[in-house]
Amino acid sequence: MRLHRDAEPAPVRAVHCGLGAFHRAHQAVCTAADPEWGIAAYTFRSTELPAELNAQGGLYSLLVRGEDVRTIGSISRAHAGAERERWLSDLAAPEVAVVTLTVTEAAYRVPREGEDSAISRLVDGLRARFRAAAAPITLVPCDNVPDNGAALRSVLRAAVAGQDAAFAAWVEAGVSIASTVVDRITPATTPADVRAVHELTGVRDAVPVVTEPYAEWLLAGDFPGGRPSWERAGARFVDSVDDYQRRKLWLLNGAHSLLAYAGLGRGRSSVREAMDDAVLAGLVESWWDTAARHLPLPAAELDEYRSALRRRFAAPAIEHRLRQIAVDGSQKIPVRILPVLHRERGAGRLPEAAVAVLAAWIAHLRGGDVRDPRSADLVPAARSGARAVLTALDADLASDDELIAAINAEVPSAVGDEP
Ligand SMILES: NC(=O)c1ccc[n+]([C@@H]2O[C@H](COP(=O)([O-])OP(=O)(O)OC[C@H]3O[C@@H](n4cnc5c(N)ncnc54)[C@H](O)[C@@H]3O)[C@@H](O)[C@H]2O)c1
Ligand SMILES: O=P(O)(O)OC[C@@H](O)[C@@H](O)[C@H](O)[C@H](O)CO
Repeated sequence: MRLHRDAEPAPVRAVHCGLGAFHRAHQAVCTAADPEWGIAAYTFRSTELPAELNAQGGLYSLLVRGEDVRTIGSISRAHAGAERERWLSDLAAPEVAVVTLTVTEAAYRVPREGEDSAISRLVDGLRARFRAAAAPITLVPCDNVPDNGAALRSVLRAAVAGQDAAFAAWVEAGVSIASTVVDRITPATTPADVRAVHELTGVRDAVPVVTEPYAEWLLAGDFPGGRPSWERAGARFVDSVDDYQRRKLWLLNGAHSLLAYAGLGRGRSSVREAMDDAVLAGLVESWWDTAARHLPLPAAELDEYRSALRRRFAAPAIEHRLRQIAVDGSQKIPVRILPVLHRERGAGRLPEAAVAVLAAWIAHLRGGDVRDPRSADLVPAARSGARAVLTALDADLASDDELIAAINAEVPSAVGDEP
């Protein structure tokens, strides 16, 4: 049996940029709680995923480990990034009021002249909207970027600077940008996941998604053109996401990056496997003690968050590959690890877990198979040592002799056979 729709999909009133596993486990699930809103979802690179999804009427199976398999129907149609005219007309459509994005941390930068990137496409789409109805719209970045709303505003502002002044003024005043904290561990789908969904449901879904029961979505911002009732599915609207963003990026994502680099160096391949390694689990606890000192949240709330993370990281049914998390370290380490390290050095401390993750990352950069937009400068820098790597990221830390010596002293022990 294949998935197919019996009724018309919801009218498209939201657009998504960066259709991947996470969007389908998170924002698309919340949108499904409001049947008035359908999504036109665009991938950037893959042409297969939209074709597979459209062959299923946009439907897909969401396997929530330990709970059940649901069919999610909020994606009314899916498109490859190459469908430029469609993208422009969707962005220009006055009934479209929301654009969500999951385009990875690396995408939040100003495009070079003539470059085709997530931001250049967004600018093209907004220009089409400006020329059409100029109806209000809200952009909702859902990437693991600190203050993702301000980050998107800043790259957008720089990308339209020097263009038609009326358009730039409309982007500033007529385009709202929300800030969000997003959380739901969603690894890339594997062939085993496809088989598991088939065995559980009898349905042949070529593109299911597997995720955990936990989900969090905090949003701050204005929606002048309206929005789906995401709160029906548990989203929370708050005045500011700042403290929660730091809590999530430092405790969850920081620990993930630690486990990824130190874990690969110790021959582990998934988060669960790495958490079974007492040395790595000890480093994670040490990292959490360190980062928690700089989070202005009640101790009981942080303890509860840490307990939940221990459970989530150790969940046997979620196979989160360390290699997937290790991608793009140059975009992740500066937001997950370095802000805490700065504060610790300011207090005169040298936190062992931060030193360990930086040493392990340097070993990883030396080890080959590095996927990172800055690999051309970081791989040679890693061969020179910690100072060269930190110089590329953070001049203050690069001039900290005690820190540099500590990291360099750790690097050899972090090198191992990565699986
Ligand atoms: N997977 C998770 O557990 C999770 C949880 C919270 C937040 N996120 C955020 O969502 C992002 C995507 O995660 P995913 O699991 O869906 O990944 P994915 O690989 O399944 O999908 C990523 C999507 O973004 C596009 N993309 C990748 N690099 C891009 C670039 N440089 N510019 C524009 N588009 C690009 C891809 O074409 C694809 O459509 C993450 O980078 C992270 O910021 C993921
Ligand atoms: O998705 P990335 O590449 O930004 O980071 C990898 C993981 O740390 C991340 O996906 C977490 O699982 C997620 O942020 C949990 O909500």
